[in-house]
Amino acid sequence: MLFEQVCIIGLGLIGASLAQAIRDRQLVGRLVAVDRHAPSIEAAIADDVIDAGSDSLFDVVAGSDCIIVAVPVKTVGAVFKDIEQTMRQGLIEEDGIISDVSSTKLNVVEAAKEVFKQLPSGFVPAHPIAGAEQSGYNARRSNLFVNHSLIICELKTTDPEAIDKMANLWEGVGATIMKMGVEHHDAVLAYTSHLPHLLAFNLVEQLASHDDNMDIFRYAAGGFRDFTRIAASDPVMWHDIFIANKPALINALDEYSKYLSELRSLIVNEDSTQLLGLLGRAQSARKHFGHMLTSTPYTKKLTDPSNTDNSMATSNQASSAYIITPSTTINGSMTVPGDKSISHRSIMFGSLAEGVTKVTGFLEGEDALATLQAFRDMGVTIEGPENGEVTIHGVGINGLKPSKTPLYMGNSGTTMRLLSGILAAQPFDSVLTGDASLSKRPMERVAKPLREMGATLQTTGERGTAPISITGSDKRGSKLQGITYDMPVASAQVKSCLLLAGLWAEGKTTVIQPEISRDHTERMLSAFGYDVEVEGNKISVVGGGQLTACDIAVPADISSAAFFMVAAAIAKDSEITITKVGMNPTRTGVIDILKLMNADITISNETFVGGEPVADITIKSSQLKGIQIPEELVPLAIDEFPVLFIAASCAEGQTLLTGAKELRVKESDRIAVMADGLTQLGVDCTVTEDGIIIEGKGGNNSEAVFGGAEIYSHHDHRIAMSFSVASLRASDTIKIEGVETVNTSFPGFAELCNRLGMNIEVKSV
Ligand SMILES: O=C(O)C1=C[C@@H](OP(=O)(O)O)[C@@H](O)[C@H](O)C1
Ligand SMILES: C=C(OP(=O)(O)O)C(=O)O
Repeated sequence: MLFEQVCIIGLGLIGASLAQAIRDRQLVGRLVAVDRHAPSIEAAIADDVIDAGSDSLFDVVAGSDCIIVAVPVKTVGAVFKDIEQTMRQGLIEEDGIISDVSSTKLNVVEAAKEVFKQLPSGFVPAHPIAGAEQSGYNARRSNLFVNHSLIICELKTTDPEAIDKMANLWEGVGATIMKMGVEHHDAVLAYTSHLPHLLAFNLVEQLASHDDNMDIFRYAAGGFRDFTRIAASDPVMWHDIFIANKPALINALDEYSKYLSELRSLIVNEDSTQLLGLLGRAQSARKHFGHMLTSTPYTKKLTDPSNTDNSMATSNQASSAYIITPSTTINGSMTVPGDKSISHRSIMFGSLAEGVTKVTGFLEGEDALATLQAFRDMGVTIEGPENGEVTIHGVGINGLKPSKTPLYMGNSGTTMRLLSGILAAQPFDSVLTGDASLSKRPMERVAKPLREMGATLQTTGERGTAPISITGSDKRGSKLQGITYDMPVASAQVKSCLLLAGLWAEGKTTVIQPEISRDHTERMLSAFGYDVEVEGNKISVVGGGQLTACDIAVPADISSAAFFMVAAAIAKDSEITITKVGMNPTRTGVIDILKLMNADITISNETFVGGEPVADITIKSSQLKGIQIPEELVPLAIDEFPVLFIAASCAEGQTLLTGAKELRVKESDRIAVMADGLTQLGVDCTVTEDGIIIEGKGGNNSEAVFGGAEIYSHHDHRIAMSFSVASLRASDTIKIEGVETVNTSFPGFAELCNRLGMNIEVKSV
C-alpha cells in the first residue's frame, strides 16, 4: 500500500476521478473525502468510491498520511487553514503529505507560505494535465489520468521521499511524471492551456454579440466548433485560474496581441510570401511538434499528435520490426525514391537563392524532411512536399533568420554537417541537435576546419559530437576567411560544409580531397549560377556571390536502387529494371563493384535530367564471385557497402574490403554491425580495422546461404534494408528490429519489396 489513508478534499471532476482511479487500482489502505456538496459525498459512499466522507475535514481526516487538495484555486488558502488546524490538534502528523491538483502553482505556494509560515516538508505541489469540459462528481473517469502528464513542482523545502511517494501514487493511476519549477510551470501553462481557453471564450463572446448571431452559429462549421470546444468549460473555474495566473497570462496575451497585429498587417498589405511563410511554418510545426517531442519520425503517423506530451519515447527505441519469410525470386520494373543527397541540397540552395526554386522528385524521407524543417525554422517559406514537389521562396544569401528553437536534424549527418558550414557564417547564433545515433557521430571533422576559417563553434557532446553550438558573426565581430584545406578523409559532407561556408568567407576557399567523393554540391552551385573551380581533387569558391533560383529535378537514388540490384543478382530466375536512376559518376561505385563481381548489369536509356546523368538499370540473377574491392571505389559506393556485404556472402570465394574505415562512423559502425548480423546468419567473416573479409558461400542461386536470425538495426536504415535483401537466400525467417529508421531514406521500402516478390510483414513492437 502506498499510503494508509488518503484524504481527498473536493470531489469535483479531478478529485472524484482520482478517488475512483485509486479505488479501482486498490492503491491505498483507506480513502476518505471532504466536499461541501453533501450529495457528492453520499453518492461516493454509495458507489463505494470512498470509505467515509463529510462536509468537514475535521470529521474524517484523522489518521491520514496524505491529503490531496482538489478544490478551486481560489479556495485552496482556506483549505490550507483547516489542514493547519488539524495538524495543531494532532489529528494528522506534521510530516504527512499535503498535495494539490491546481492549475496554477505560484499562488498555491504563496497561500501555503501564508498559512504554514514554514512550508511543511511533506508539501508537494502537483498538477495533472487532464480534464474535460464536464465537471462534478458524476463526470468522473477512472482512466482520466492514463497517459497524461502529472507535473510536480519541486520545492527546496520538500522532502524528496514525499515527492517519490506522490509520484508513485500518480504513476499508479497511469500518469507520466514531469518535474519543473513553480514559475516555469505557470508560464508554460499560461501558453498551453490558459491562453487557448481565454481565446476560445473570447471568440464565442465575439460571435454571440453579433446581431445575426443565430445565423453565424447555424452556419459555423468545423473551424468554429473545433476552436471553441473548450469554451464550454466551467466559467467559475476559469475565472479563478485567469486571476490566479494573472502575470504569466498577461505576458502570454501581450505576446499574442503582437503576433495577431503582425498577421493583420500581412493581410492588409497582401504580403503573400510572408503570409504563406507564416502559415506554412505554423502548419509544419503543428504537424511535427509531436514528432520532435518524442523524437519519432516525421513520416510516422502519431495516434494523437496533440497528446504527445504524455509519451516521452526515447529516440533509440525500436518501434517496428520486419518479419521476413524467405522468398526465392524477385522480378519487375520499378522506380525508387528521389536522391537523398540532391534533395538535401535542393532545399539548402533554393533557400539561399534569389527567386523561387521548384523541386520535383524530392525525397519525402526523414533526413530530407529534417533539412526542409530546419530552413522553415529559419524563416524560409517552403510549400510542399506534395508528391515530391516542393516550392522554395528563396530568401537570398543573407536572408536567413535565427531559429527560435534548436534545429533538430534527426538522423541526418548530411544535414548537420552541411548546415554547420552555412550557420558558422551567419550573423546569429544557432544550436544543432540530432537523435541518439547522430549524436554519436564525429562532428569535429567539420568544426576544426571551420574554426580555421575563423568560426566560433563547439561540439558540446561527449566526444566531439552534437549538439553543436555556433556563435554568430555579429557576436564574434569578424567574417570568415577563405582557407585551403587538405581533407584527411574523402568526405563529401566535409567538402560541402567548407564550400558552403566559403560562400560568405573573404577570399577563396579551397578544399583538397584525398579521393574523389560525390560532387552534388559543386554541380548544384553551378546550376544556381555560382562559380566553382574544379581542378582534379581541388575545388574552390570565392565568397561574396549570389545564388539564382532554378528548377531541380531530383533523379532516383542509386543508393536505394542498390538494394534491388543486389537482390536480383543473388536470387534465382530474377530480373529487375530500375528506371531513371541517378548515374552521377561519383556515385556509381556500386555498379563497378557488382560488375567486378560478375553481376549481369545493363544500363539503358541514358540521358540527363537537371544537370545529372540518369539511366535505367537492369540486373539479372548472377553467379557472383568474391573480389578484392579497389580502394578508389570506396568513396564512390560508401553507402552501398552494407548491401554489398550481402552480395559478397552469396559470392563464390572471398571478398576483401580495405580502406573503408569511414563505414565505422555512419549511422552505426557498419563494419561491426554487419559482421555481427552476418555471423548470426551463419556467414564467416573477419573484421579488420578498415574493412572486412567475407567468406562467400556462393555457388548456386537456388541454395540458401543464410539461416534465420533476429537482427537489430542499430538505428541504421541501410542495415535494416540490407538484411531484408538477405531473405532471398535464407532458409529461415529473418526478423529485423528497429526498422522505422528505413523512413530516413526509403519510405515505402517494404511495400515495394513485397510487390516484387518478397515476404515482409511489418509489425509494431
Ligand atoms: O554529402 C552527402 O550527401 C553524403 C555524403 C556521404 O557521407 P560522407 O561525406 O561522410 O562520406 C554519404 O555517406 C552520405 O549518405 C551522404
Ligand atoms: C550515411 C548516410 O547518411 P547521413 O550521413 O546523411 O546520415 C546514409 O544515408 O547512409
